[in-house]
Amino acid sequence: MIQIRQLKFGYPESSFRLNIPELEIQDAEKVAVIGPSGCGKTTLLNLISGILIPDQGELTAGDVDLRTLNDSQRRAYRISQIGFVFQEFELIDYLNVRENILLPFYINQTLKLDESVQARARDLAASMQIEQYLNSRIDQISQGERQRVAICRALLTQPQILLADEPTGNLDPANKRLIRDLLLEHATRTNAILIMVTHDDRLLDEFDRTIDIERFHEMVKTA
Ligand SMILES: Nc1ncnc2c1ncn2[C@@H]1O[C@H](COP(=O)(O)OP(=O)(O)OP(=O)(O)O)[C@@H](O)[C@H]1O
Repeated sequence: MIQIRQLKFGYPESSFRLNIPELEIQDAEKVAVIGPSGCGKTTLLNLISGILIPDQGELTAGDVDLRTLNDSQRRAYRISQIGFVFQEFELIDYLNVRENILLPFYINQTLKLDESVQARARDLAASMQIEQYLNSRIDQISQGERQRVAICRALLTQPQILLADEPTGNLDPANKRLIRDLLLEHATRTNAILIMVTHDDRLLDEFDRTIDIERFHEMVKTA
């Protein structure tokens, strides 16, 4: 479960403030996050993933109290617990599909790339119907297929918390639903929490709950 209480966060040199009195997300819950541009959706995901640190308040994920972690513990938490799918895919063009999926294991020395990980990458690619592209370059596959590569990468470490920041933003309607459904299916199968940001009301129906972040957002007048 993710628990947030009395959380306050602001960026230096910005009047934006996020102020969340209470928010709980249950284990295996599937949540859509909505709200107008600039209200703090990405900021919330970055707080939950430990990329940003709250100024005040409580933030726990399972039995991890994010306030108490030092930098290397926070990094270990991110690697072991979090899968992050970005809107812009964040794939590396000069690597092939397989290498992009395996990227977390290339850049984190704490992760050991062995045959079981290779097999998991192949299984994920098969479940996302991109197995035939494992040796293809990123610029040889479509937008929807690229997003599926990014999802495989996020799932490779078997995260208990899957965060997806407008993962369907650049896709056509059929691919939007496909990507949403693939995320939901994988989160269900692995009992993971899924938190997906979306601007598209037509994608909300399959989630357990929708959270509108606008109610937590304020702009503070500065002198
Ligand atoms: N690194 C930063 N430094 C200062 N201000 C920032 C930074 N990142 C975001 N902001 C500001 O914080 C506010 C919230 O940004 P955030 O990206 O969380 O919004 P969002 O709801 O995800 O927006 P969008 O739907 O456009 O992606 C915005 O006003 C933004 O300009």
